[in-house]
Amino acid sequence: MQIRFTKMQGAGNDFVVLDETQGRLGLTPAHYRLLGDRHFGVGADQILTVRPSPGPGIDFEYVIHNADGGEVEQCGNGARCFARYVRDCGLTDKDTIRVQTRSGVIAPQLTPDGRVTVDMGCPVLEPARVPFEASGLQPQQQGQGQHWPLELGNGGPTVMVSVVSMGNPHAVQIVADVDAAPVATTGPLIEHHPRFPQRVNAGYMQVVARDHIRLRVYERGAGETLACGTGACAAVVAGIRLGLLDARVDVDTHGGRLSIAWGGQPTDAVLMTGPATFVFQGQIELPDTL
Ligand SMILES: N[C@@H](CCC[C@H](N)C(=O)O)C(=O)O
Repeated sequence: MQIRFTKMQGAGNDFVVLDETQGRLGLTPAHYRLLGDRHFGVGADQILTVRPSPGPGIDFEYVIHNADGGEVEQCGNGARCFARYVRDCGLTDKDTIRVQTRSGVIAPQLTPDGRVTVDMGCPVLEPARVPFEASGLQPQQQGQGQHWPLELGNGGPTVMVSVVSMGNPHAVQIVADVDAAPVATTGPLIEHHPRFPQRVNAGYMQVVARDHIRLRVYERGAGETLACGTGACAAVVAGIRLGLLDARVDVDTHGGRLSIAWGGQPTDAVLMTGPATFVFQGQIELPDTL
């Protein structure tokens, strides 16, 4: 089958965007893996699918697959690209849209400077709901926040992580120098750690100032990406809870800057602002069954 796609990126986190507003393409996890493959497919960290409104008060459904083919609950950089896509392709004329994801409704808004601000909803802080299996562990309390000791096994180090869900699970650790952080070696161990039953995205945050962090994320199902929007939200939430950050923080990633704002209460929504850019469009021949 021939399918049309659009390639987009947000702070270097790159996406294949598919339009299913006129009908389902009938893709399997293996198709999504092939689309995400940088050698045999188009290449992307995630594949985003636009579907029609699933119900009243909602403009679209937003479906997210990681490059490994697995469907996930949330993708922040993707949400900005999704909003730019539906607006610039003429699927809506609204500046603020309401989008159903697997983990709830989010509200991206196109801003006059060309960036997109997304109301990402409230963070989930209870370990069991991240989900993180904390039984038998003693957390280190700092401010309102907690660092949990995570043994990486096989003689590996024990790292201290804060756990936060932004609809998808994150484990954030503080490092002195993000460029020197052992992301490639410890990232996969944290992603697959048995205390995270749904696996986890592993964030490495360097606090530069109370309004500025540097961040790398080893993403569940995709490996290290140039930026992770939900990872930036989770890191800022963790940093504010630990008393290290103010309510507005610039997050520098290897792919660009994101700005995150959070009021500090569990009932406050996290706002994320950043770029969303078209790269190219094309079509690809996929095997009918895969
Ligand atoms: N790149 C994303 C997150 C995509 C999903 C993540 N890998 C997961 O499995 O939860 C973002 O910008 O938030």
